[in-house]
Amino acid sequence: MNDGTLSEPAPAKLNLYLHVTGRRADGYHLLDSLALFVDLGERLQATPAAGLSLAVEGPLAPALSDTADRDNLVLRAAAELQAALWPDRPAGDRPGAALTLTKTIPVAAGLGGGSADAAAALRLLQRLWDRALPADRLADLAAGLGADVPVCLAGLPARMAGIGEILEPAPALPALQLVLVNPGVPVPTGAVFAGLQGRYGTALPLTRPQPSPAALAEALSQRRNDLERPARFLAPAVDRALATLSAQEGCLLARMSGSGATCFGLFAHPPAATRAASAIRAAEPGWWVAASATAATALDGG
Ligand SMILES: C[C@@](CO)(OP(=O)(O)O)[C@H](O)COP(=O)(O)OP(=O)(O)OC[C@H]1O[C@@H](n2ccc(N)nc2=O)[C@H](O)[C@@H]1O
Ligand SMILES: Nc1ncnc2c1ncn2[C@@H]1O[C@H](COP(=O)(O)OP(=O)(O)O)[C@@H](O)[C@H]1O
Repeated sequence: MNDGTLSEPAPAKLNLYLHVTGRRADGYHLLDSLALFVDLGERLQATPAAGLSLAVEGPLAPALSDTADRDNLVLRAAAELQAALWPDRPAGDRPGAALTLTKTIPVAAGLGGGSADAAAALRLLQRLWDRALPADRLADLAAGLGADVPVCLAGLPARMAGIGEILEPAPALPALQLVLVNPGVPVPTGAVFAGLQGRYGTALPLTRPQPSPAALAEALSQRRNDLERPARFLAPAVDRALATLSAQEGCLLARMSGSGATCFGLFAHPPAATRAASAIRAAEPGWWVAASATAATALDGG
């Protein structure tokens, strides 16, 4: 493209486990969670323009039809970045961008779609405007946009602590074959957290490294997603998604991601994941089903 258009991926996030370890005075919950990114996600494009605008397209764009453009995390991230980069210029004098978001992952689904989009906007617009915000200010801006935005900005497997603003190196991870299933029920994050009733435990670090999918599944089986119980109460379809994944041949572990309702199955081999995805698609034509893979990672995400 020679009109100056740049493009940035916004990969979906999965929480391999999620422990709620406490609560802050402002009501936000403290987490210990292992987050990683899958090879599925959305794409954001930006072209230099006067002012900021957003077009949303793609198969899941209708899911955002009730979200006003100004409330879209892409435009919120863009406006905050623009103001932070040029604090002394009136809004109309700041460089702008025409943004296009291709929405392909379910909304309010535990996959951090909006957060991934906001993080992609921060990365993309710094490139488009050829101007970077100092790392500490960028981190604060990201955390202010949403609890999942810092990890999405890092874009690497990480252990999330605090409410997500504290990122620690992830254990070494083998390549993972996953099947993601969303039973088509949006689950609002705030309602799921509100549904927690004092099931707090102390988190222990994962045994590391985890050399194989089976060893990782074994280690993860000692862990859980504390938000599964309130999410299953709000959306019983989560139960069915978990049972359906567990029943597939070769499924090592089935678990919910984030605040749901998306669940993932961990498989040892790509053919087993592909077969499971096809079988679930055929049995549940109304569900969003995707097979996905992640690359092996070393300690410290390197
Ligand atoms: C649960 C997680 C795990 O990765 O994933 P998702 O389900 O969103 O994918 C995240 O912590 C979600 O982060 P994010 O989606 O950015 O949450 P926000 O929009 O900031 O929060 C929505 C509401 O959920 C509650 N909330 C959120 C995060 C948190 N650690 N404790 C909370 O109690 C608060 O009531 C907040 O107002
Ligand atoms: N670009 C966006 N993509 C998805 N949701 C967005 C976006 N911008 C704002 N939102 C709002 O954020 C809420 C949470 O969306 P999402 O990030 O998909 O949830 P989750 O983190 O549970 O996967 C939605 O209800 C939606 O109204």
